[in-house]
Amino acid sequence: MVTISSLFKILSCTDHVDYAIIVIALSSVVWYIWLYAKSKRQPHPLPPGPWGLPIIGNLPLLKPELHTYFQGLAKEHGPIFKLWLGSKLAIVVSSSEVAREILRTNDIIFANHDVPAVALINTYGGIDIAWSPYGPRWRMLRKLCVNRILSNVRLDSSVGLRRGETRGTVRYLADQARAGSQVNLGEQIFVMILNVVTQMLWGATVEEEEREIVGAEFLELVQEMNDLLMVPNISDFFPALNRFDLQGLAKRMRGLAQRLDRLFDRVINQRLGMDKGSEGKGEDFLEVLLKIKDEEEGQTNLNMNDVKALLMNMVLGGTDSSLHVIEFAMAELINKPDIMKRAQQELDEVVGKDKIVEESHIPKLPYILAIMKETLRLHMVAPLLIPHRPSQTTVVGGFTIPKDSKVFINVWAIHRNPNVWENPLEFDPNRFLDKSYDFNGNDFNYIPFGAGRRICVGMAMGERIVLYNIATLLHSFDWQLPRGERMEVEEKFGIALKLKNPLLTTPVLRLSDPNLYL
Ligand code: HEM
Repeated sequence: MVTISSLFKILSCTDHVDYAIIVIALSSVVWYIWLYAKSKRQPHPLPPGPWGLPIIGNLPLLKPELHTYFQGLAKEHGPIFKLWLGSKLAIVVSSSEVAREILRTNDIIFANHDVPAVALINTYGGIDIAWSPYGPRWRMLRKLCVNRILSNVRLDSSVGLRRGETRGTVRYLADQARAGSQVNLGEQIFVMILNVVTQMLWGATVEEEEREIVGAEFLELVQEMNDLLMVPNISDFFPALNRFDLQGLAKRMRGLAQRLDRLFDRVINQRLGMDKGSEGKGEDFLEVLLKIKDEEEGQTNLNMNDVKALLMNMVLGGTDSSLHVIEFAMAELINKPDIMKRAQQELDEVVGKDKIVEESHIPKLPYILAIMKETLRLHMVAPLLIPHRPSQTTVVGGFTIPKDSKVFINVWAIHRNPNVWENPLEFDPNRFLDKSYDFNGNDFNYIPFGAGRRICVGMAMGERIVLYNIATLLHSFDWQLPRGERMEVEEKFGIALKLKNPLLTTPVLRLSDPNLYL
């Protein structure tokens, strides 16, 4: 919880803090009265919400698990309510109807993301897709990604890069199975997905021996950056104080960003120094991006920082999201052996126990797809999406949403609405066999990849990675907990929603031929 004392401790690093606090307190009281009077004059008031304190607003009461905290507040204040996070107004939306008004009816107005202060530092000033403001440049970057990098044709051509990494993990797990050893499945999935994603990014560039070193360094940097992004930052609550960097977060992020930049340079220089192509390994994303940069400099105006910022999006977007979906799915299935059996039955019928799963099998596996959809319903990866930011003051649900407020859409709560989902807390893939929900953001009761202009750009890649890896893990092994044990599938809020407890389990080989594990 963000405590009042910790906030004042931060403020007290300056001299004359007592006077400053009195001045700020008085001005904020005047400001509140002014806001209140102004909102009364407007035909559409601000949304309701809990009372906050002067200056810090509702900050002291925030709980770390924001999605459940917001769900609780929605029961009291309705499907659209407000909170003051310091001087920043936050609007929280918890119904599919209001989400629709924002992401469909007023899509263009809400098409900006609200950028945290430190996120600008590790993305070369926010020039990537996720943080670029809506406009021609953002459109160009999205088009480039959708048509040239994450298109189905491109994803088809990198099947080999993905397959090799997944097979490597199967080999390791098979060794553990033969030894009867327990594994931390979450850790294995993490390494597997990170390798799969970095393979696609620069797998045909970085030599085998160096890949492990680059991977380890990369992993450390990405984790530290994610941790830093989760620290409540006074610069976000009081943008006017941003330049003082009172908690030193910007400084720490700059250090990490410089290290990451050097790592990118190392990989890019290796690619530029290669006189031949990728020698049959398939084109990696880096190669494609550098080609686009050189061939179409006039049209796209991409420079080297743009290339690095896009790589950054792919790594952060590609790893964290996919790996948590796979981990939650496996945790749910290990707790529900009947569902696991049914999935394995489908795999045995379509693939057979004498072959290994290929990506080409995926369209013939509707039950595995239903497992992915149900996992994304119950354990939404980005429970509040990436907060949006309206470019002009707008009326939504009868309330005024001021320009530049921070809009959280609590999709996690929408996905558990008992008026739409029968037994919403139950993990039941069957509900997706009966109803044809897709990922495209057309039905606002189910929007795991978001909706509207800012819908996830990596949806096709995420779908492939998740389905192929869940199918492989279920087809190659039986998974169980020690007799009589059950694990609670609990969530931990973060950049992405994570499984709270480690998933410790012992794999058991299930294919007919030991050579299928080589
Ligand atoms: C199962 C996997 C994934 C899930 C559940 C997921 C989910 C999401 C969600 C909910 C958003 C926010 C939408 C919004 O703010 O309205 C998003 C945005 C984004 N995702 Fe994903 N994602 C996944 C995989 C990926 C992959 C594989 C990549 C990249 C290769 C990626 C890159 C991005 C980017 C760049 C954005 C920002 C888009 C923009 O601002 O225009 N994601 N994703």
